[in-house]
Amino acid sequence: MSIDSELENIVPSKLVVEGVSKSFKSRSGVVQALDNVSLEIAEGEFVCLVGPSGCGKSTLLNLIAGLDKPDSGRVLSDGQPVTGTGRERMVMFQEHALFPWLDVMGNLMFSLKLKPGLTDAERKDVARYYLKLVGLERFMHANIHELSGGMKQRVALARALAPNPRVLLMDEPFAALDAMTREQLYEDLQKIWAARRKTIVFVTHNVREAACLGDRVVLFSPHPGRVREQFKVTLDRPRDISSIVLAEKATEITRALKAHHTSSQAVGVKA
Ligand SMILES: Nc1ncnc2c1ncn2[C@@H]1O[C@H](COP(=O)(O)OP(=O)(O)OP(=O)(O)O)[C@@H](O)[C@H]1O
Repeated sequence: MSIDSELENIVPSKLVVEGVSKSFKSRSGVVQALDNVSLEIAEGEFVCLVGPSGCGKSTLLNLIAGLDKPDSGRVLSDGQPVTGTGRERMVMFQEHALFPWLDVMGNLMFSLKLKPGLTDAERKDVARYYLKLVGLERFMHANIHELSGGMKQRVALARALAPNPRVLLMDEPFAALDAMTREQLYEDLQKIWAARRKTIVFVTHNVREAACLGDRVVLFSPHPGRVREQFKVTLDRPRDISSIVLAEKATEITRALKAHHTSSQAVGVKA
């Protein structure tokens, strides 16, 4: 391959985080949530952000979502600086944040308001498609309070997917669910990701969850929040959270996490 064609072959990253720093003022002083963090995420990549509490994972997700602005550095989406929220980057949180006064269908229809140019009938078809994708077509007229925690998160997932964003930002979406429900959702999310080919940034404390879902696991360390190490996960998909190979990968990442934790504590003692 000639150098010219090799250069033309470069696919620009979907998301670029460039030297981003972010601090917060609190009663106990200034917290450096992120310190000069850089990260590139390819189109269609599934990236998991892992690290101990307070290392800035959610802060970074919020900056990518456009819910907050960095103090310095910038976030680019398709080469354009992120200056606010947009329907091409949808967020899903640990708490479902569904509207309790609307039924399941109503919640999806609300999110489809972000998609102009569709008739009401077309919106209903799109909503039905996504409810089917998350296995809840039968519950389209159910009230939110009638649903289990897992079902609510499925509706939240369908609602985030409905405007057909190219990027899905997920902040510990399954953390509050029981283990069985979570495992089913790992399977389902992998299927949905394969079918809809989104770029996904997924925040979690759970290393095994990260190894199960991610193409790449990015390890953060706290105070200040920095990227410490990155792991490619090349295991075949769909992945089974209980498999031995997955446990081995998770152990490798956990070892690195503990090593960084111990060394940062040691630094703290010296200082
Ligand atoms: N709005 C805010 N005001 C003050 N401090 C904040 C704010 N948001 C985050 N922080 C602080 O910034 C640091 C990073 O927080 P962040 O929530 O991003 O971490 P995290 O890695 O997502 O933590 P967790 O895993 O516990 O959710 C923490 O020390 C937190 O207390």
